[in-house]
Order: sequence, then C-alpha cells, then structure tokens
Amino acid sequence: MGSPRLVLLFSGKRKSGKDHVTNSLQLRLGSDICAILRLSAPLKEQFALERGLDYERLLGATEYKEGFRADMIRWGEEKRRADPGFFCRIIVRGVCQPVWIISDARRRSDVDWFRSEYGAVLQTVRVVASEETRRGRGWVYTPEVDGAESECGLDRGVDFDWIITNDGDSVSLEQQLSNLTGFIHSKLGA
Ligand SMILES: Nc1ncnc2c1ncn2[C@@H]1O[C@H](COP(=O)(O)OP(=O)(O)OP(=O)(O)O)[C@@H](O)[C@H]1O
Ligand SMILES: C[C@@](O)(CCOP(=O)(O)O)CC(=O)O
Repeated sequence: MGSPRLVLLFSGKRKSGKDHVTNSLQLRLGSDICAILRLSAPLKEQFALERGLDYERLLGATEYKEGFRADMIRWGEEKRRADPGFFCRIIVRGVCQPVWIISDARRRSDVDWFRSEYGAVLQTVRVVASEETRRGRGWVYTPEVDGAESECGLDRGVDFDWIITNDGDSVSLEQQLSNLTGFIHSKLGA
C-alpha cells in the first residue's frame, strides 16, 4: 500500500449530489488512478448485518435508505463516540491508488482525522445545491436528520478549498470538474 498523493475530502448535504459528482470525477481520472472511499460503507455494511437489511440498497439513492437513515446515524454516532477515527481507519486500509476521494465527510471529527493523517495532501471539497434542486432529487426535510450533526456538522468552521455548485447545469458542472481535474493532474505531474 502506498501513501496517497492527493486526498479529496468531499462533503455536502443530502441530495446535493456527492455521489454523482465523485463518480463523475472518478470517470474522468480512471479507477486505476482514483479510488472512491465512502465513510458510510462500513457503517451500512455492519448496520445491515445486525438488522438483516439489504446492504446494496442502503448504498443506493432510494427511499429504502432514507427509511433507515435516522437509525443509521444514531448507530454510527455510538461507534464514533467510542472512537472518532473508527470509520476513517477502515476505509483507507489497503488502498493503492494515488488519488483518494472520500465522498461523504459529515463531521468535524472526519475532517480533523484526515487533516491529522494526510494534511499535507488534503483538499476539502463542498458540493452545494439549492433546496429546490435537492427537493427535485427527492429530498424531503426531516427535522431529526436535517437538523442534526450528520447534515450540519460542516456548515461552519471549515474553509473549503473547492466549492462545486451542482444545481443541474451540466455545462457549469463540467467546467468545475475540468478545473478540479486540471488541479489533480498538476499535482500528480509535480
Ligand atoms: N448533476 C446531476 N445531474 C443529474 N442527476 C443528478 C445530478 N446530481 C445529482 N443527481 C441525482 O440526484 C440524486 C441524488 O444525488 P446523489 O446520490 O449523488 O446525492 P448525495 O449528496 O450523495 O445524496 P445522499 O447524501 O442522500 O447520499 C441521484 O439520483 C443522482 O443521480
Ligand atoms: C448514516 C450515514 O452514514 C448515512 C449516509 O448515507 P449517504 O452518504 O447519504 O448515502 C450518515 C451519517 O453517518 O451520519
């Protein structure tokens, strides 16, 4: 396992398009260069095992996942209380690509952990979309979820290196992804 040349730590609210944007970026870079790591993957896997749920469906973007979100948040927070780096350490194990995309940072403890381990090569990226756009993608305001740390933990206090606006304008998104890809290539070439 090598150490990463670049770590891109993505965050954004529900249905802002974190998965869409990170998948598009990986398509541009190639999966041999770029790995997508999801903090929620080991969480969902273990949660699904314990509850007899469908892990693959928890990974998707459907109502199935939303039905379990509040419970998953509570379950994950218990784990993080005992060990804030618990999920971070699991997802970086054995990754050999030079560029790592973490698709779903949600808490200060996630940012702090990646800064302390990979600060020299870390870039923080915020994906934003208006509430109207997010509603069009199926977002329904749910107080116990949208008012909690899982959604609001990074609203303040992080000076993001990149902000990607994903409001449905595909030309604008392409341009923003080109800029980010250019930066990544410049770092890999250096
Ligand atoms: N630019 C876009 N063009 C077309 N569809 C998009 C775009 N951005 C997001 N979507 C769609 O909107 C839905 C939500 O996007 P996505 O799953 O990427 O959001 P997310 O931020 O990862 O959400 P969650 O936090 O709920 O997992 C998906 O069905 C996705 O395909
Ligand atoms: C339980 C949780 O990991 C669900 C994340 O799902 P997704 O990234 O929205 O697909 C959110 C959290 O950890 O607070």
